[in-house]
Amino acid sequence: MTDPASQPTVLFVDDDADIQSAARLLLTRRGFRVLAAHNAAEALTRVAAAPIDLVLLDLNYAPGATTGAEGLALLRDLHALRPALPVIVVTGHSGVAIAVAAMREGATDFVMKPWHNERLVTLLHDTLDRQRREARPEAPGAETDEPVLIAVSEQMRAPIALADRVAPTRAHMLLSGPPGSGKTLLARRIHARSGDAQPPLLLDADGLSALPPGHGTWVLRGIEALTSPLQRALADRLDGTAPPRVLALSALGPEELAARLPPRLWLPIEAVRISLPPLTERPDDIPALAAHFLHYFAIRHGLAEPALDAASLDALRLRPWPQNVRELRAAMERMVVLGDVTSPVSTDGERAHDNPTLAQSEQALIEAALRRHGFNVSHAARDLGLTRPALYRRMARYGL
Ligand SMILES: Nc1ncnc2c1ncn2[C@@H]1O[C@H](COP(=O)(O)OP(=O)(O)OP(=O)(O)O)[C@@H](O)[C@H]1O
Repeated sequence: MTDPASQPTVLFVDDDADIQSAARLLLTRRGFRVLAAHNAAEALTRVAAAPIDLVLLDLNYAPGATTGAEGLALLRDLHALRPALPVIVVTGHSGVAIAVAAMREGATDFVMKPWHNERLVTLLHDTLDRQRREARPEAPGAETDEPVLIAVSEQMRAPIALADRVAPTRAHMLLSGPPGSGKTLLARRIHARSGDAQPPLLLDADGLSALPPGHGTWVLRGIEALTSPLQRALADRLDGTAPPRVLALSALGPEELAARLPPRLWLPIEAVRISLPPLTERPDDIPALAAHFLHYFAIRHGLAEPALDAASLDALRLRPWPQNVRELRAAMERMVVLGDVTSPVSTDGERAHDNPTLAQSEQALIEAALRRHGFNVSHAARDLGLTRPALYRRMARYGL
């Protein structure tokens, strides 16, 4: 039997369930651990969450897509996240031109569909062997520098594409959007793609009493809260030699912000404006973000990953999310930790379980533990740190 620790892990990215299972069948039989992703967001989540040795990426994974553009964009994102990760692209009808474009973008190799089983397995082994021989230690933090940013909707993809385009320059940027919409995360991504090896300085304008020295990248949160003397000092710095690169973040709209800052500061900072919409204006992102956070927190807390059914997803889409992605993230963590019974999802779109009582939390934990252990009371009791009689008493109290 193959030792699971030595099994290479392959992530197969394809939206076609039949091709997924054909690949899984072949590769698991040949000693690989196979993980599946059906879209770009899922692929990035998996690469961020678990050690993966190689990605097999179908360039036409988006339903109906034939240009391969989606797949090429994902290839770039995967490499930004894990520069040394080998990616073998799979092409079908889109053919050789797309495969060549992918190789130019840094793909390790390509295979054509329908693939020849033996040749595919040999290619995977050869690629992994070469990877092992050539493996150079990555720069410290290289794998974690770029945060995972999940964006499926056009409303998010357009601003991110603009941010990516300007990232390698030294241009200042204004990132606006409501609280928790992802401004800080996007600033980190911009910095990770800037080529600047120094970590960015994270500054909260609120409470800042002096400008720091240096001319690296400053992520300046809540720029509207800068005192007047600091606004002037920053304008001077931006006018001087070797200025810092400022990524200014604000929850205010551009007009409101323009009214609060002197033109000497406002004009250089708003050269590139990027605006992130509230979560309610991009409901298509909600299922992808929810899946991402459930997967992430399940791994982080060592708990089972709850599944979201269609009704729960509909309810998530209808919630008002005043704190945007930050609130969705917290809701999904609660769902993983407390079990889906206390899911914040309620059909009326209210925040029914935002503050569960202690009894509700205890009941939820007990239910989750029982479910996790297939309703084996002894195992659930051990998991909960309770004696069997103590667990039975509680089950009776909660009518379980
Ligand atoms: N598109 C996304 N994909 C994955 N995680 C996200 C995304 N957007 C936001 N998050 C997560 O949501 C949380 C809030 O995001 P972030 O701190 O970037 O928001 P912000 O707009 O800077 O908020 P604030 O203005 O309140 O400081 C963070 O944990 C971040 O990692």
